[in-house]
Amino acid sequence: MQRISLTQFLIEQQRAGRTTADLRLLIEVVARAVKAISVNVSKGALAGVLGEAGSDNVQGEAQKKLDVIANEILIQANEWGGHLAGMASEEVEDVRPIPREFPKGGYLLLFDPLDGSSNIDVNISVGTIFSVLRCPEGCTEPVEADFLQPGRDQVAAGYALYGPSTQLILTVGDGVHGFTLDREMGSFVYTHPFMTVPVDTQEFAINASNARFWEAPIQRYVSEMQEGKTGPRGRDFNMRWVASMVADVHRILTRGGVFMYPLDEKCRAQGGKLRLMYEANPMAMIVEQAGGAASTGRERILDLVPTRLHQRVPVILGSRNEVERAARYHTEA
Ligand SMILES: O=P(O)(O)OC[C@H]1O[C@](O)(COP(=O)(O)O)[C@@H](O)[C@@H]1O
Ligand SMILES: [Mg+2]
Ligand SMILES: [Mg+2]
Repeated sequence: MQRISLTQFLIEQQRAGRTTADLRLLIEVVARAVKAISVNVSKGALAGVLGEAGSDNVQGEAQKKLDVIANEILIQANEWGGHLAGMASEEVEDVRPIPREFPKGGYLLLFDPLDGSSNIDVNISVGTIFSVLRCPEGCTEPVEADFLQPGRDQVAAGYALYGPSTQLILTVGDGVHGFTLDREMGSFVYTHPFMTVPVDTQEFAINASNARFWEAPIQRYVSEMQEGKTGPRGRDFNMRWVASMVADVHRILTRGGVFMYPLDEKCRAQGGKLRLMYEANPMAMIVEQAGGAASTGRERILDLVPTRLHQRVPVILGSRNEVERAARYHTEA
């Protein structure tokens, strides 16, 4: 069987006019950084990377050592590459323009360096999520406003899943493609062409410990699924919750499902739990490109016009018919 590498895949995309040379090289740099993060994640206690870093991030959350390590790896790998004007990270308060001494490019890179931090110390899958935007005209020293573009303007989005195998999932706006890291060869191999999310599903993902804080439409939607065969849906549903968005979304890309972190009374004041620019937008682009849907319950995620870099939003994404049903319950309420 002929093995196609990520590099070959990206060259093909460039030849077909779906990426620029700069975007191709940018993605290759991200993939190299992801390999380095994967090495650190997989060494775990042997490399002393588990546990707390002893600091808080901009979100006021305690940082794990791996949050800090993954953030540093992504920043260092990308800042001298010449393809970017600036970066923004979930772990860093302000945007980070490319330093003067390095060449600059026309893209902006945003990332959640380590997603699912609460799973690091218990050896459960974690990930990295990234999003690429064009730097607006004339933006050489980007400021926050340059990053505040709706998700529909992303030119690429992807995530890495550090699970039993390390996978890189990518879209440049022409479907969703999956690559598996061959650890011996050190390269990503094209293993999952055109991943799709089935329109219907029998599986949902939500942190049910928040049930008492949910709004009425989500209470209705989830309890109808829990009622199973004898309820209004007339069939049984299964439930899964990894608490690493990357792992939960990857399951949905693989076999369908609906993932929800809705607005609730606990997170209402901050607008939601998940971050728009680093989590919701890239995952929404991937899921839509795979034939699924992504909504806040009230509107399409990719149409939201961001107001803040670290903005949080409610997220309902996955199999299209289920996301539409959950959104309809919001409208009816
Ligand atoms: O612990 P909870 O409330 O179930 O939240 C889990 C969610 O929080 C997140 O861990 C947030 O990601 P970070 O680890 O990047 O902060 C998501 O990956 C996940 O879906
Ligand atoms: Mg995250
Ligand atoms: Mg994170």
